Amino acid sequence: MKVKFGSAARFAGWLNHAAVPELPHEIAVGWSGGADSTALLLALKEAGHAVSAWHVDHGWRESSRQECEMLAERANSWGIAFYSSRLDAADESNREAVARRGRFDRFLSWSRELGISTLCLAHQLDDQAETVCMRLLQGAGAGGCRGMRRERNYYGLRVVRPLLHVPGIELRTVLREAGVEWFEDPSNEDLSIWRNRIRQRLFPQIAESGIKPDQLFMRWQRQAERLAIQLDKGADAVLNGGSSGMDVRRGREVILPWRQWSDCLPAVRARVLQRMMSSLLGEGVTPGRRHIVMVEQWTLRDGRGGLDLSGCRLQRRQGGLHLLPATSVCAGNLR
Ligand SMILES: Nc1ncnc2c1ncn2[C@@H]1O[C@H](COP(=O)(O)OP(=O)(O)OP(=O)(O)O)[C@@H](O)[C@H]1O
Repeated sequence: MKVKFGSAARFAGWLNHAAVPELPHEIAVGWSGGADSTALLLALKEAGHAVSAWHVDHGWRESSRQECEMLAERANSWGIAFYSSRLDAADESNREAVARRGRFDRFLSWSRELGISTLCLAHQLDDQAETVCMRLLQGAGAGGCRGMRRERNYYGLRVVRPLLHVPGIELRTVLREAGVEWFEDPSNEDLSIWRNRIRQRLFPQIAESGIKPDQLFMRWQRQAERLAIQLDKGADAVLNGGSSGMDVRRGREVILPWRQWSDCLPAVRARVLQRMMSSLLGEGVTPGRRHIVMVEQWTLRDGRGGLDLSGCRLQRRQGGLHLLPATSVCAGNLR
């Protein structure tokens, strides 16, 4: 299939946005075959990158093997290296999460085999607005309402989302103009999936009252981002307070002057707790909301008695707040 690159300027233009991080020459795209990742693949190709398309066939549809063969042909006709792998279909419960983990395992293996360190995913603005809306409804704070990050590190693999500022409709319009086809995933219509209900039910209802849902939630996202940056700065000031900052005795305990802890705003304190936990238990370990509330109440009681959280324990002694590992340390989110 030939691509009519009449709209090439718009393909590559998406990547010229100020928010898109610097990308290396050699790069991979997670290519589901859907509109968004097809548009991203072609945008990176058009911008002159040496692109590999990585496709994971989850075996969810009868036609998936055939679709995979078609994707291989398409990639070949565009001069794009194609790698695919089929995963065993997971059972229905928690299917999405299991599939995502399996997919990322494959991505990591390809990254190591091929020596490609950066992978791009095609989440776009509508996905981001839906994510922020879902996080708000789940009661997330500033951190959660920042939505998906442009960039993150997955066990050494740099994962970038260059299209977070582009509305999905624009991606599809440019693909149509360029004569490019894509596969429509029928599960996007499945209303038992919460995200689909948000997109197909809630957003149109919000729009009926004259409010554009994507603009609304992206405004929340920007506000949350600004707030999260301020809270991080506040936590930095508390934790790096010169000689009276956080004292990390790795694996044994983390200590902070009580005064510094009790004087800060509750929202900053939650950040401080998160950083202390990460220092003690490892990157990515974060307190759940339930624990944050418990810690706040304990602080208001002047830290009387110790406080057990999953995986660690808080104590107030000798003018300091001490965070110690509990006997059984559990990794991941402590909810
Ligand atoms: N089976 C897959 N193989 C490779 N990459 C994938 C696969 N599924 C999703 N991805 C990547 O993860 C991103 C987010 O996945 P998600 O399922 O939310 O996207 P999507 O709405 O299906 O996007 P697209 O229109 O590109 O299919 C995709 O845009 C794509 O970059």
